[in-house]
Amino acid sequence: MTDFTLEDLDAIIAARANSADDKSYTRKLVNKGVAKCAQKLGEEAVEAAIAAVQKDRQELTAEAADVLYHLLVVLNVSNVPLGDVMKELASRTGQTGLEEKASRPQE
Ligand SMILES: N=c1c2ncn([C@@H]3O[C@H](COP(=O)(O)OP(=O)(O)OP(=O)(O)O)[C@@H](O)[C@H]3O)c2ncn1[C@@H]1O[C@H](COP(=O)(O)O)[C@@H](O)[C@H]1O
Repeated sequence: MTDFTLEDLDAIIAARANSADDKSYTRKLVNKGVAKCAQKLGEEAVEAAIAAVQKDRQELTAEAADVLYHLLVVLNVSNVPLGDVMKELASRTGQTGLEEKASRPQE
C-alpha cells in the first residue's frame, strides 16, 4: 500500500492545469478543452476494460491508473470537485459502509 491518495493526485493536476509549464502533459491536455480530455478518458476506460477481460492484471493496473488520472483531469476542467464525487459515493454507502470502514484493520 502507499500513502499517495486521489486527493494528492487531484492537487497535482490542479496545480499543473493552472501552471504555464509547457512540459506539463496535464497543462497541454487541459488547453485542448473538455472534449479532448473526455475522449482520452473514454479511450483509457476501454483499454482498462479490455485488460480486465483478457485477465491481464499488470496491464489492468496500469490502465486503471490512466483512467483515474484522466477522470480527475475531466473533473478539473468541468469544475466538479473530487470532494463532491466522494460525497456522492458516501451518500450511497449508508450506515453499512461506515461500519465496514470502522471495522477495517488499520494499515
Ligand atoms: N498520472 C499521470 C498520468 N497518467 C497518464 N498520463 C499521461 O497520459 C498520456 C496518455 O498516453 P497516450 O499515449 O494515450 O497519450 P499521447 O498519445 O501522448 O497524447 P494524445 O495526443 O493522445 O493526447 C501519456 O502521455 C502519459 O504521460 C499522465 N500524466 C501525468 N500524470 C500525473 O500528473 C502529474 C503531472 O504531470 P505533468 O502534467 O506532465 O507535469 C504527474 O506527476 C503524474 O503524477
